[in-house]
Amino acid sequence: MLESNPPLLRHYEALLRHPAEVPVLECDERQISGAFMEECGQLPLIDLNGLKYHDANKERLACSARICRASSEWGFFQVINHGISSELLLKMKREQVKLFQAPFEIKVSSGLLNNSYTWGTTTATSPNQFSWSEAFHIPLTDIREEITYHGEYFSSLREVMKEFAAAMSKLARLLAEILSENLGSQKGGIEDVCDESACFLRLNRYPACQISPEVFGLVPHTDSDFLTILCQDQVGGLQLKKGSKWVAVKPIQDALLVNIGDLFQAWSNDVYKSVEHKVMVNRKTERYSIAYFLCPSYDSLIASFKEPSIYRKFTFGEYRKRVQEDVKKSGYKVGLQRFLL
Ligand SMILES: O=C(O)CCC(=O)C(=O)O
Ligand SMILES: [Fe+2]
Repeated sequence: MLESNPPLLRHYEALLRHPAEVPVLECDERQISGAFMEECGQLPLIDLNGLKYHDANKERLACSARICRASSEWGFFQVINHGISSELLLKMKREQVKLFQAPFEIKVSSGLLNNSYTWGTTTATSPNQFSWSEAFHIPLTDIREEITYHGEYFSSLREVMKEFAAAMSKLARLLAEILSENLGSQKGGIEDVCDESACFLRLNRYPACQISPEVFGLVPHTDSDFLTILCQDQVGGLQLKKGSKWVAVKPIQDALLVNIGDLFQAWSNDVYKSVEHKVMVNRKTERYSIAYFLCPSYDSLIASFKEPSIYRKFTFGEYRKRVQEDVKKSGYKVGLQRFLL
């Protein structure tokens, strides 16, 4: 049978033998991951049932307040009763597994899903920038349109992914609306900024890794969007930064994980926090996750909702360009700090 795994070990070992001269981070993330790790006891788990009521309803207001508090104190929270059925989550997971089981050659070079496949980290110049994972990074517009599904074999993937993306979009917009209204924004304000054509889904797979915890599944980063919704399996491995500590997120069956991205942090003038997170890989078990990224159009202006503003105004296009330039130059994303006033 043809191998479906990307040649991650070969690539990682080559980086170990020939690390390029790169700027050294303040501390080695791999070392601190063990020393300051805590099991996650209190990451907020929010029941979204309250949101089915109307505007001034007490339960709705309490639920909205929980969402805003978690976004400010943690930058992360899990949600249940989010409106996405367990059947749909299961169907999507099955399609995702089937997709990643395709031979590596097909994934990497057949034009599958408009060449949206990536593996490892092409920009890594040193071992601690390398991610032990493979992913399909798919713009929502591509899902709807006729993209290459490699013949009939993946035709059911398209239908399921369409349904899944629509459900995630609806939830992401609802949460973004609540968060922006809490800052005093007009109803529908965020709707105008967020643009379906800039949003995307990222299907992640983290193969089992015998050299774990030598290597990250996904290197520490913040997300460059408004907010992200993550659907993960039961394997675990995601950790988030709380103060100076890394906290492990314990997966909950059928719950979704929400996190604030850089753009909401800038827009909210640091009221909501875009928090660093990373994925550790498992020695024996592969792990799957899907992230939905809520983004504005590239020419949208991101400005603080109040003065004095911590960050200068920027467009999303400008932000992305800056992040990409930094990563290319140094291997690291600098992010919002570049835009501090
Ligand atoms: O797979 C995960 O748990 C996290 C994925 C993630 O952080 C990302 O795709 O930006
Ligand atoms: Fe992320």
